[in-house]
Amino acid sequence: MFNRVGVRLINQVRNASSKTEIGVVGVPFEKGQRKVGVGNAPKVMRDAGLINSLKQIHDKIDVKDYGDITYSIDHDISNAVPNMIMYEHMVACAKALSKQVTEILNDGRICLTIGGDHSIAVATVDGHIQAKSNVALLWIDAHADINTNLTSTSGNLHGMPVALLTKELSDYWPYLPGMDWQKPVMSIRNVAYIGLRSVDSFERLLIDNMGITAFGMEEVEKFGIDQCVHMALEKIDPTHSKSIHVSFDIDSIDSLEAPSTGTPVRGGLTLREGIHLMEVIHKTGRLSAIDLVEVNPSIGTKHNVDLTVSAAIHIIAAAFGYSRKGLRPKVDDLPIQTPPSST
Ligand SMILES: NC(=[NH2+])NCCC[C@H](N)C(=O)O
Ligand SMILES: [Mn+2]
Ligand SMILES: [Mn+2]
Repeated sequence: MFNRVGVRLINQVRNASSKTEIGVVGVPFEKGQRKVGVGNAPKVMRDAGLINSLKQIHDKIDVKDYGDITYSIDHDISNAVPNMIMYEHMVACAKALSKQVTEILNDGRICLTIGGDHSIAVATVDGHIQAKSNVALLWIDAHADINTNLTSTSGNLHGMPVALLTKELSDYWPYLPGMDWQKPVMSIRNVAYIGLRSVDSFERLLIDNMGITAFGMEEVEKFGIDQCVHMALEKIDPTHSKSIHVSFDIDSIDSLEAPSTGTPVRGGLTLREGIHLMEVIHKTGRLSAIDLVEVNPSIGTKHNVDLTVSAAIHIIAAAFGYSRKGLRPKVDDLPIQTPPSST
């Protein structure tokens, strides 16, 4: 039923892509900021076909959905730390999420975390470090999220995760009850920002004084997204040996293309730039974890939500090898019969 050309074609298809195992976890958490809705993003993203879009990328993708994070809070620590709203919720959710991320990575899978607001990245990065120790972090965001409870003007925890994670900032915090499990062991040298355009005054001071790697929209404009991603990776992973974590805040994308988010800022990355960035990271072969956060399906019209969710799915698919060049057929899709594997 198949000729020599057919056999060659089948073998090409079989060898086209390498095995990729993905573990998905949903985090319906929205207490790191004050707007309702962002906690529904895992459901909305799954309903929009996220898991299937991943499976469609190529034959050798295996997706396991670990479901959503649940947690129960310790009321004793509410209001324990000044200017950290709903602190006890973040603490409890983060503890459960960190464990889940470690488990997914130890299962040999790339961890895809669907938020929730950006405070959940404290847990995903912590869980990643538990499993792989040598981690480089790309923070794709309009915001720097490096406030402490003393510098934040909002008290919103989604503006604080980078400060909670990094050892250079650990002295700036008071004692954080319930967070003893989380060790701020990541060096700020292993963190790079892309997409910044709404940075608070103390955040700017820190970025400048500590020499934190940051490619804001000015740099994206000046060098182009391709150069920015390569320069960022060179800075945080010069030996090309680290386990890469991408924490992707959907508000990094321009609010015209991703409007349904809690703190939108005009003048951001285009969807094309977001996709390209992820394509570059995919090609490193060292991507271990992605967070996709801050999609809020309660903000804007249905059209706004559809735009935002589909932008998020495009970005995620690019990270797992979806190519705009077009994908080769899967073995099952070939118009010729598959030969027995012995031939
Ligand atoms: N993950 C986000 N969208 N963060 C927005 C943070 C906004 C502001 N810098 C704050 O600390 O409140
Ligand atoms: Mn943001
Ligand atoms: Mn953010």
